[in-house]
Amino acid sequence: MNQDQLKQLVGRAALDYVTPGQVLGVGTGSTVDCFIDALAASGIAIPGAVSSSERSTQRLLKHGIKVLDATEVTALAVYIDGADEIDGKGFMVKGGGAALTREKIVADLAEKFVCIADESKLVATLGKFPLPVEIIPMAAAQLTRHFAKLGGDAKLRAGVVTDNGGHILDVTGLAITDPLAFEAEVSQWPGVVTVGVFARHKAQVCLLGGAGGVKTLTF
Ligand SMILES: O=C[C@H](O)[C@H](O)[C@H](O)COP(=O)(O)O
Repeated sequence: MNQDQLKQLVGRAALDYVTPGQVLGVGTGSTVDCFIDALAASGIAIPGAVSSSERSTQRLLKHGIKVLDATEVTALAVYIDGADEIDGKGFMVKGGGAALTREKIVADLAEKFVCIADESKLVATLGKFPLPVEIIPMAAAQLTRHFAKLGGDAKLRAGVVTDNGGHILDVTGLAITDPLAFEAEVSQWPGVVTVGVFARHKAQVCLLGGAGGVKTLTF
């Protein structure tokens, strides 16, 4: 199976976590696109979804699935999203599609984060994938210096403006051995809107697609 087929496989597998009649949190990315398509084809009736990006909102609406504003719900039972990297504890790097800020907001509303990914995303230590950080543009140079002190090389993602009007730094050269401490530290730097390490909002479940089918990892 190629990577696209694996994404479709885990997208379909995630339907097991959708409860009819319950509002669902929906992430962003090519794997989530497969999930949204599978959800629409399944006929499972949900009252609506809270979306983490304009991209997912458009896809949900195209399928006739109602999109609710995050301010309209007090809690979500489940949030389904992809990842750029996930480790053996359910800690993730996210934001390759620049949607990390809204993703963390929706994940914060949810009791359970279900990550859907192909097996290429499973890593021993986070940091090989360039770490996305949404920032306020005027802080770019200073934040680049802060990352350099940690051994990171931060580059502004050219031509990208997020759904929130922010910019993205992609940071290479990091080995994130303590994701909780790293997230707490970087989140405090002035000008950081959201760091793409999801440690406080880690996955509780990962549906990992590989040659042998879908493996369910629980953390
Ligand atoms: O901003 C994008 C998100 O964090 C995605 O969940 C992540 O980049 C994974 O996307 P994909 O399923 O396309 O690999």
